Amino acid sequence: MSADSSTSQEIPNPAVDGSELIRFDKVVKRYGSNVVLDELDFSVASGKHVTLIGPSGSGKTTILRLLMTLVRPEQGTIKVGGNYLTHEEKNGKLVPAGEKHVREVRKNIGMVFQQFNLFPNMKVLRNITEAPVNVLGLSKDEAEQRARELLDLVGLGDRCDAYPTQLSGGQQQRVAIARALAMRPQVLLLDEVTSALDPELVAGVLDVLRDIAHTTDITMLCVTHEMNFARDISDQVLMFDSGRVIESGTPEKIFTEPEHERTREFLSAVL
Ligand SMILES: Nc1ncnc2c1ncn2[C@@H]1O[C@H](COP(=O)(O)OP(=O)(O)OP(=O)(O)O)[C@@H](O)[C@H]1O
Repeated sequence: MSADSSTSQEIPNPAVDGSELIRFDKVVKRYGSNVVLDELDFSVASGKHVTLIGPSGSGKTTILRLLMTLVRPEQGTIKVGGNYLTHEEKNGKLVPAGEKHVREVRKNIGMVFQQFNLFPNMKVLRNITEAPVNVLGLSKDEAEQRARELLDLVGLGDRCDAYPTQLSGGQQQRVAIARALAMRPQVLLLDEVTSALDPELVAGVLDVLRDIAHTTDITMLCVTHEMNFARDISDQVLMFDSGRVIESGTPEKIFTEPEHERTREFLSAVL
């Protein structure tokens, strides 16, 4: 660990104990000798929309991948909804979490990826109903009703019977958003969800997400290079650099009065 690892803990973070949905405690993630996250502490309060910004390679996506348990940390703990994701308690001791425990905690988390990741051989409706039926045990009728409501929400109520390849990238990403929401997760993770889209399709996807952010109480943790979108939807923006939160605050504060030199440099390069 670097000698000044305590600095990340001094960053004020509005998430308060009791209402926090996500908590990282001293999380270390390394790839070989590359220390991507260095004793990272951060939390996200229930119902808030938090955006991670920062230079390429600073570890933003790694945080989302840890939450999806696509990768595991070398040290530290992660909690979601008060339950350990990384560990489970057995006989009063914390031990590394087993698959069954991880699956249970992860039900609370939905993710939308850069590359949509829809099932190409399934029609749109089935893409959305598959997990609610198989994982949550919903009946086919219940799952289809939920899927149709969500397709209406993302403006694709008339495309239930299309295959993903018959849709534009923007439409596919809106299906992916509906699919994530169909699991009724407590938190929605958004990983640069517009970066694979043609420019003219970006606005439609961001409008849907703005709508969801403003009309639902879902917690959102978002990695984006779309600074206007971050400004619009975020309650809190976290500026990342080298796996640390170096500055956090409201979008107004971060975008108009950044305190940290690295934040100013980053924003002047991207705005
Ligand atoms: N599977 C992997 N194997 C090895 N190194 C990896 C792997 N995934 C990520 N990394 C490294 O971890 C670091 C952080 O990557 P991450 O994708 O989290 O950054 P990021 O801030 O999201 O960047 P970007 O904005 O470019 O997406 C980078 O140095 C990256 O090369």
